[in-house]
Amino acid sequence: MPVTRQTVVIALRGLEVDAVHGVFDFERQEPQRFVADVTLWVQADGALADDDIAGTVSYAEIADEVVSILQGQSASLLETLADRIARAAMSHEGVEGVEATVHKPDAPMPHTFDDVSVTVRLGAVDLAPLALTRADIYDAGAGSVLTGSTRTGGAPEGGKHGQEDGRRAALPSPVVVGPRSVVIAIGGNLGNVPVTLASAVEALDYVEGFSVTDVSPLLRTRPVLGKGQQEQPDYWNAVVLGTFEGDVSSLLEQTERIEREFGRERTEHWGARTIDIDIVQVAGTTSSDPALMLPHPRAHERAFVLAPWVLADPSAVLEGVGAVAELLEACDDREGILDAIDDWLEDPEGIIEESDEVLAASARDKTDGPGGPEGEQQEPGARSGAPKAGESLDETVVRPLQVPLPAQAQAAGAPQADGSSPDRGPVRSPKPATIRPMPAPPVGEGGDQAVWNSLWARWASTEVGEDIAEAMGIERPASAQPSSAAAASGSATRAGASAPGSAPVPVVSEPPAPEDGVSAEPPAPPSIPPRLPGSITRPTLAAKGVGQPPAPEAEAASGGSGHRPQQGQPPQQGQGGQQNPRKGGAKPRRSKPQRGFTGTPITRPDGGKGAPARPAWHPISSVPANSPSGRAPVRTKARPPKAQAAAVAQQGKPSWSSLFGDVGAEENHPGHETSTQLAPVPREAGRESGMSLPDWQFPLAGSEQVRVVDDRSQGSDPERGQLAGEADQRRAILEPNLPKGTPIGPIPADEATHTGILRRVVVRPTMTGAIPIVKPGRRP
Ligand SMILES: Nc1ncnc2c1ncn2[C@@H]1O[C@H](COP(=O)(O)OP(=O)(O)OP(=O)(O)O)[C@@H](O)[C@H]1O
Ligand SMILES: Nc1nc2c(c(=O)[nH]1)N=C(CO)CN2
Repeated sequence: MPVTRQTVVIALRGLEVDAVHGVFDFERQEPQRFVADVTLWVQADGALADDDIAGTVSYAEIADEVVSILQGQSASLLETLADRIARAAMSHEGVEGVEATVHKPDAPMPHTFDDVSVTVRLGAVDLAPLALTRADIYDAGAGSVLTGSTRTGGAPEGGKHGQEDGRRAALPSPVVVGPRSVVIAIGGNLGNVPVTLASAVEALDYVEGFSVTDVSPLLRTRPVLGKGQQEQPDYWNAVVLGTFEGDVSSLLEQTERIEREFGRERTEHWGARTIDIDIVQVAGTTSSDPALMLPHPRAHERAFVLAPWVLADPSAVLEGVGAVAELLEACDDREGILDAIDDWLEDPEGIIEESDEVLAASARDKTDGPGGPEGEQQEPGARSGAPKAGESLDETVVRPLQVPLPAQAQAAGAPQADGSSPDRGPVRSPKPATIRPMPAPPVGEGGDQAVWNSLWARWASTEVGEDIAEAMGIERPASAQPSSAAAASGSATRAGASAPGSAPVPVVSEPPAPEDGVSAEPPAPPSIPPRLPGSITRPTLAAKGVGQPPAPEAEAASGGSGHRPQQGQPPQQGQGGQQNPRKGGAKPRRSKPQRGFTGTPITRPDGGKGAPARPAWHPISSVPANSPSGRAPVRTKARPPKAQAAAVAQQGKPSWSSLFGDVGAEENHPGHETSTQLAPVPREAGRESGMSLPDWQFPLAGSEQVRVVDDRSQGSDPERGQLAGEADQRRAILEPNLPKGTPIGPIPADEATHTGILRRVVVRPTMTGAIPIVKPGRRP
């Protein structure tokens, strides 16, 4: 289990000395009471095992020094005293951060007061003791050891959520930057994390100054825990790439606000969380401010950050450190990658369940198979099923994912396209020996290797993979070349990528010097209570097979049979020709072949180029109006041929219409293809459902279209889940049927979120995304 850092927090409190400091002459004559509190953050990696004072800092020595400073040269200011103490403490070996507070409880003031104190912080103070309760400090837990005493601190700022800000460092200094690339890592392991993260991506795109440009696949990862830390559920991790312009500290404020909105609580260092958002890198910008360290100080050693990052950007470079692909190879937690989902943003709801099933099926396959693939034996003590919460890397028996590899299927004996069973086991490694810089599968057997194999195969069979290969200077296996079965599609975003070592730092402009004090006014945090991710649902049409045309790729992959699995109707064995755990063991969440790692080759009907096989993130502004999820990958979805479209229509493809107007008769008639080119309509026209909608002051003079999703159609709430069939569900979306008493009219500012979510009604822009209310400061 990787323990990357061990920090000792030493807290010395209430050290009292009578001394002569102050601005008044009489204070220099008459001693008065001064009380010092000192907290030290001491790096003690590996040193504690010896039970030797040499491995840490003696608080007795610190106490002596504090006393002699306070009894020494007179100072006018408490600041000077605190600074002297902090500097003295910092000079001890291993001390990385100090917080020194000097109290003057009897200060000469003609008022009744309890105390006056001044605090100076130096170095890496990554906890904020002033704001900590005793429990906070002790709970800082794994990797941290607290000695000495402490006192109960004041209320943490932003105290609405109890301790959630308790560990928050001081506010970062303002650092205003011009437009530049930003990498943000997101993850979590409590609740339905894929749903939370999908909403968080959306919320991030609404952050002032920040625009999402791409989102990585979602990886299921084993928790990286500190020593002695209690078990936790698996994490889900992804990386968001974007551009940012403005005050970086306000970006942090906003990411922390989003964390709070999605129920993040900070009670334990590296504790389980609904969501964690780390700013990994702001191109061309470094910061040693403990409140905002840039690049993120631990990103370089975390596969759960680097792996999704390299998948989103194969030529990524962690500035000042190195190529992400290379760093990834050295990560201890690399073998903790359990599963990966490519187009997760489209339908995050069922991902956990499906992943559980996939992993369980994989484990079963391994156990049931004739000695396992290639005679592989079950590991002693191997367990089947989804990973247990908190399994540590070294304890966990690897669960192979027998994911057929499209490009290497034949060579490796994976199931054949005709549905026949493989006579050999799963592909060991699709990588030829010449592939070095590619994040190589871990040596040995196991699920992680299979995951990496499938990742590689997934990418290698696409033009994106070509770009990866090119970017990494690797020779691709002949079997991985895009073929008719794995047709290529181009990715503008990846074109021109260079080798990792020489990849240009994506600085958009020269890093301006930080301008202290120059900060954009941060948008006020929303005053609505945080909502748990569970309450933020969206209709999962895709999950119900609604509106998902049998993409031509699927047709091709399934031999053109035209059969499309529906929810609750497992695909027939051999369909698609592959024994894929995702297909055989797990309920198919959807039939789209671009779902990651299904082993289905990515094809485009025209075999043409120009669209990446992997759905890329598209800002809402580019989402077609008829996208069920509101964020269909515009470039990746080929329109179904006409014949299929008709079949699709019969299955009840939803047709989106603007509730603000008649956007074209065909829009409102199921059975007709919807157009993505909706005409702008006046707001008052065509409210077919006859109901009023919340007035968000959409500037409908433009081409904005809005659809309203009533998410009561989801979930177990008695009010919800009433809608039996697809048509009903479709109607629920078109006619939100707002419950009696739903406030109608302008949304009070304090009820508006910045994520476009109001109570249970989700309003999504489908054409331009320029809904001013969700973007503070951007109202036209
Ligand atoms: N680059 C950064 N991104 C996000 N937070 C940062 C960064 N640098 C410093 N911080 C500070 O770290 C503090 C603690 O963050 P948090 O509680 O999310 O840590 P964590 O996620 O549990 O641990 P880790 O930082 O190891 O991922 C935040 O309050 C923030 O001020
Ligand atoms: N797998 C995984 N492990 C973790 C993660 C994480 O995001 N993923 N985050 C942590 C603290 O930030 C601690 N451990």
